[in-house]
Amino acid sequence: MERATVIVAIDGPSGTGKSSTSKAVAAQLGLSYLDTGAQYRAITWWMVTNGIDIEDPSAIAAVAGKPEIVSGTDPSGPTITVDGTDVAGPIRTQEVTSKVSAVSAVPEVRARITELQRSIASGAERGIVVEGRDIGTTVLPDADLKIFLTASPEARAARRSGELKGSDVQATREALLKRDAADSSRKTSPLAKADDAVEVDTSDLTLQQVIECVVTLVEEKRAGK
Ligand SMILES: Nc1ncnc2c1ncn2[C@@H]1O[C@H](COP(=O)(O)OP(=O)(O)OP(=O)(O)O)[C@@H](O)[C@H]1O
Ligand SMILES: Nc1ccn([C@@H]2O[C@H](COP(=O)(O)O)[C@@H](O)[C@H]2O)c(=O)n1
Repeated sequence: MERATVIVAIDGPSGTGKSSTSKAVAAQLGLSYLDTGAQYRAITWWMVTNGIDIEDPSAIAAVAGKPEIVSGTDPSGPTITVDGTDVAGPIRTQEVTSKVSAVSAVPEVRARITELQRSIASGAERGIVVEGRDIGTTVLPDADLKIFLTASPEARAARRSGELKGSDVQATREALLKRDAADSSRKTSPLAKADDAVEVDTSDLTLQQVIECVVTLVEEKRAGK
């Protein structure tokens, strides 16, 4: 018998296709979708906007509870607001991207955002696809299905450079690897593959192939296979 709700955790380094895959899988299967990177970017945007010293973890920790972050989970139009302001654009700036790893490493920030993520996941009536870095290991360790997406640095840099028109592929590659290193080496809840996650190397797969692979894995899980 098919299960009523399904919780899917998709983790992996930057540019492996987590957001594109998760959104499409959720839309196809009628599930909610949560971009947890957007939440860390949103709190980073708030810190920058309010003049908090990003180099000072205790200053970040002291105000981690202040901003109210709200995530809309419709995969056809995910939203993110901070204290009622739409920050979907501002959280994608180079400044936020370069600072987000420092902010997301602060334990008080992670505790706050993890609580929010769990509450959103538990309220998703038909189930949810949650993507990030520590979803399978920490946020939702009992997820029905855990996927860990990987891809070579070259494939990831080429994808990102395609998005950021005119950007240098080598510089993009270095920036991706720097962020991965920071996210993998932090003490609290680092980027890691859960022991029971299915690893999918997307380097030589089209986005459509990755989506089909994940949809099949979810359907098998739902069917109790
Ligand atoms: N299998 C694929 N083949 C080719 N391009 C892809 C593939 N998967 C994703 N892409 C493209 O790569 C870019 C990065 O994908 P996406 O934003 O989904 O990655 P991500 O893992 O969520 O990255 P980040 O963690 O940095 O947010 C997008 O332009 C997307 O369209
Ligand atoms: N579960 C997560 C998700 C993200 N982060 C941090 O946010 C940064 C931005 O993530 P994107 O997916 O939007 O690129 C990422 O580099 C991490 O620092 C996290 O810590 N945990």
